[in-house]
Amino acid sequence: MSTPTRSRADDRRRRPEFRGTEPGPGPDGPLLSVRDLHVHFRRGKEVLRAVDGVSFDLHAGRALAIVGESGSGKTVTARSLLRLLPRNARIADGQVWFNHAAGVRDADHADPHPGGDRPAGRGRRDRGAAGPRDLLRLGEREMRRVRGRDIGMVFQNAMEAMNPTLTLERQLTEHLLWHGICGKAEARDRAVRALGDVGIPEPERRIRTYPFQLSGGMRQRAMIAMAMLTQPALLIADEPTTAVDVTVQRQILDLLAEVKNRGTGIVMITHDLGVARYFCDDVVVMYAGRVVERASTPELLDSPRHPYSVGLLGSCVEIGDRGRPLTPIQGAPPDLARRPQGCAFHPRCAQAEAPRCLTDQPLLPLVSSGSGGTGGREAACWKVVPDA
Ligand SMILES: Nc1ncnc2c1ncn2[C@@H]1O[C@H](COP(=O)(O)OP(=O)(O)OP(=O)(O)O)[C@@H](O)[C@H]1O
Repeated sequence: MSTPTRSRADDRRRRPEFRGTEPGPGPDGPLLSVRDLHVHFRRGKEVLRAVDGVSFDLHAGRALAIVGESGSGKTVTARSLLRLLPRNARIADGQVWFNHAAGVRDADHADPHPGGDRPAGRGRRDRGAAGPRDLLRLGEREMRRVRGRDIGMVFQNAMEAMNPTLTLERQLTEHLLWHGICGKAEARDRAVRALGDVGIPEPERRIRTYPFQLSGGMRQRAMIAMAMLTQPALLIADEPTTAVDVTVQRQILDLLAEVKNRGTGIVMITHDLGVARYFCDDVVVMYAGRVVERASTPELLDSPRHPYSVGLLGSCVEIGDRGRPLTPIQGAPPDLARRPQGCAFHPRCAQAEAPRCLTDQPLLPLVSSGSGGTGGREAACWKVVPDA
């Protein structure tokens, strides 16, 4: 099928409107507001639009799941928030407002090191003083401070995130020292406490081990301990439980739930809808680099509105689904360098109707006022009729 050319002006006209809260300053605004994010990869002469106008909000103390088939742009979206992208990627447009004030809890305002064992200049007090900051426009030096200090990261495979040649003690204490959280004298004690907090037995002994000497589950815990050392306001977790067995998965989710209850906002990338149901408050469904539906978790998982969300739920197993037939979504996602005109899902959608679904990109209108933290329920489909 030939691909119609699109002008930049066309793109702008068709961009979905997002009805989230404005990223205003102060503790009541969202902790994170992603607006109209576009990320492109170069493939020879082609441009692959991996993320194509993504917007969402996250409030402190809530968890947002980003779900979708493989290649839908979940990881690229998450990594863009921290500007940790491959060299051939380019953030073409958008804003990522990080409102650290919204994530600062009372305890954070107290200096935890009154004895003075704390290097000047890089501690908590200099964080986020100016209200929301657009992370895409911070200088690289400032961004390095935000990464790992104000925003923690947990990945699918701890071996990727940890240095295999350094003991946990070296990695954890250096993390604290680099971010100026405390001085040398206190760093080891904090690191041991952090390992104990995530349920690693005998932390005094384990801290002397290398990552490869730990089991997969223990390594994931150690990575969470490292991410939480600085009490970040936001945690980005990319498939944190995919590489571990079901029992450890549950333990890790419970651990992350404690982190959330302490006020940290969590963006969780997952293709496991059971994980989203168990852990997350709100869900964003991505298809071909765009958000197609956004709602609170129970609304989305119990009564999806977008035909793609319906298909995704029908093709995944969740605990308790014994006996339910699985219905895979017909066809395959599009090549992101040759996105079909109209709704990108239309070639796979049984409800698609000419001409509109085939020619016009659907917006993301509010379909019901919903109970989610995302400002109501939205679905980008011409066939979804908004609630009266
Ligand atoms: N380094 C890269 N070079 C070119 N294209 C890339 C690169 N990394 C990702 N992409 C493309 O960007 C798109 C989105 O990828 P992404 O990894 O975000 O998908 P995902 O939804 O996280 O998938 P998965 O669940 O498999 O991790 C895919 O089409 C992928 O091919």
